[in-house]
Parts: sequence; structure tokens; C-alpha cells
Amino acid sequence: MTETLASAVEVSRRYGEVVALNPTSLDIRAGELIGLLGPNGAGKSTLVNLLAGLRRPSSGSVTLFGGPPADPARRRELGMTPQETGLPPTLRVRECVDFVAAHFSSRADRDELLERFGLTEVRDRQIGGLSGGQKRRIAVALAFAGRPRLVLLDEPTTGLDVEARRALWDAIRDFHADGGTVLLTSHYLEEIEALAQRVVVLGKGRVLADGTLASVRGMVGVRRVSLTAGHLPELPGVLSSATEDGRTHLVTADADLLVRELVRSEVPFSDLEIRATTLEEAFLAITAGEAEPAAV
Ligand SMILES: Nc1ncnc2c1ncn2[C@@H]1O[C@H](COP(=O)(O)OP(=O)(O)OP(=O)(O)O)[C@@H](O)[C@H]1O
Repeated sequence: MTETLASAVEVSRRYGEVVALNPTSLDIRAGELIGLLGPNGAGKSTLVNLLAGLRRPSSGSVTLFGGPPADPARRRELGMTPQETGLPPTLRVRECVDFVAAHFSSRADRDELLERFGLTEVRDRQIGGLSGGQKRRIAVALAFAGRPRLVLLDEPTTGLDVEARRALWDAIRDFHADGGTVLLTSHYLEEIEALAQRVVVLGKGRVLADGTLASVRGMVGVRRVSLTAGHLPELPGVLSSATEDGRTHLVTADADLLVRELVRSEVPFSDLEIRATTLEEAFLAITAGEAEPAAV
């Protein structure tokens, strides 16, 4: 059986009155590349921080490599890039990598690591003088400095341009191909599609879906069909409907079917527009009508 590297069992977390995460369970098994997808405030960072032992759950339990995540011996096998990192501005890039690597018994080859993350050219520069994208790449590279078995990356490509983002995806794929296990969070389905095999969707602090990319794409790949029309008949597959300034907006998982039925109904309409929804819109449509999650 494949080894479970990290496990959250019915973990919840609240910050004062705010319920960041409702009781949620997640197992990360050796060799997986999991994408944790969700809109702003869904609870992604909270779950990652609980798994890494940076925060304690309000209820439930977390194990990392079979024990408590706060245990230093276990953390040596974990690499992590939080959403926000503060890097020492006066250290040179290579010094920073050496400093972090020194905390681990097993170390990545520094020059290879810098090459992999496109940092060779800035290796002798002080971090304070680097661009935001370069700093972000260093922060992500540092997660790999101790040759971890498991890497948790919280929005690793935020602030990166297209080229840097693709280079980072390649580095993550290489690590995975070499047997590494990865959990990364993102707002972007595109990013998750490029990397992950298993996708966990978080929304309003709970898991809405956990499955293959195809199953999740069907769920969040909804479209918004907008039109100007009078009274509309009942149309198939409408997840939500709203009228604004005389325009009707319908959210659906099958825009083709909806439009075919619309034409067939012979209702007059104009200015038909179909566009991909944002992740936020998709989640709102999916969770519309559902009861608010119970307080913890
Ligand atoms: N330290 C904190 N104190 C108070 N509330 C917090 C704290 N950290 C997170 N929250 C709240 O918990 C909820 C979940 O936040 P979290 O950062 O886990 O979401 P996220 O999915 O990572 O969002 P984003 O994509 O915007 O980073 C939000 O409502 C957030 O405001």
C-alpha cells in the first residue's frame, strides 16, 4: 500500500469568530501531485499551515510522516513555501540557499537548484535588490533545498510572469518525476490543470470535491450565458440565474445545450454572450442554495 505522508483528520480552524476551515480530512500519499484549488478565503492556506504544523487545529488531528508535525525530525523531510515570505535582504542568493540547506541532513546541490529555478544569473546578488518575481522564485526554490520528501507550496507562482511560471511548473514536474510528493494551492484551474493529477476543491472552508482533474473540471468549468430577453422558459442545466440592468445571466455547466434549447423555445432574445466564469462565480453557482456550513 502507498505510504501516507501527511494526514489531516477532521481538522477545523477558527480565528476568533471567523471559521476558516470546517472539519476537513485530507490524506497526502507518497508520489502524489495534488492541486488544492479554491477562491480567496476558501481556507487553502489554513489547511496547508495546519499540515505543516505552523498552526494548530481548533479540532481534529494532523500527522506528518506518521507523527506530530511540530516534531523537528519530521519537518526535516518537509519543504514549504508559505504564501508570504520574508527573505533576508542583505544575503546573497547563494548564501541564502546555503543557510537554509544547512538545516537539513540531506541537501540539494546548490548550483543545480539555482539552475532549475532560473536563478543562476543572480546567484551573487543581494536578495534585497532583486525583483518581486525573482524573490518569489527563491522562496519556492528554498522549499527544495533540503531534498524533502513532501513539498507544500502555497500559491507558488503568484507574481510571476508567464515564462517564470512555466519554468517553475517544469521544476515542480521534475521533482515529482524523481519521486517527490507535492501539494500546491492555486486560484487558477489552468495552473492545476498543468500540474496536478488529483484536485481537491475547497470552498467556504470545506472540501467541495476531491477527484481526478476531469471530474473537477466538469464541476468548476461552468459558463456564464448572458442575454437580453423577456420571460424565459425553464432551461436545462441552469445552476443559477440573475437579472441585472435588463440582462439575464445564466450559469451552466453545458452552455451548448442551454443555447440549443433557448433557440428551440423560440423566445426572442438579443446580444447573446457566452464566457468562462471566474472561479468565484463557479463556486457561487455550485454552492448556491446550499446551507451555510455549520459553525465549529
Ligand atoms: N490569522 C488570521 N486571523 C483571522 N482570520 C484569518 C487568519 N488567517 C485566515 N483568516 C481567515 O480565514 C479564512 C480562510 O483564509 P485562508 O487564508 O486559509 O484562505 P485561502 O483559501 O488561502 O485564501 P487566499 O486564496 O485569499 O489566500 C478567511 O476568511 C480569512 O480571512
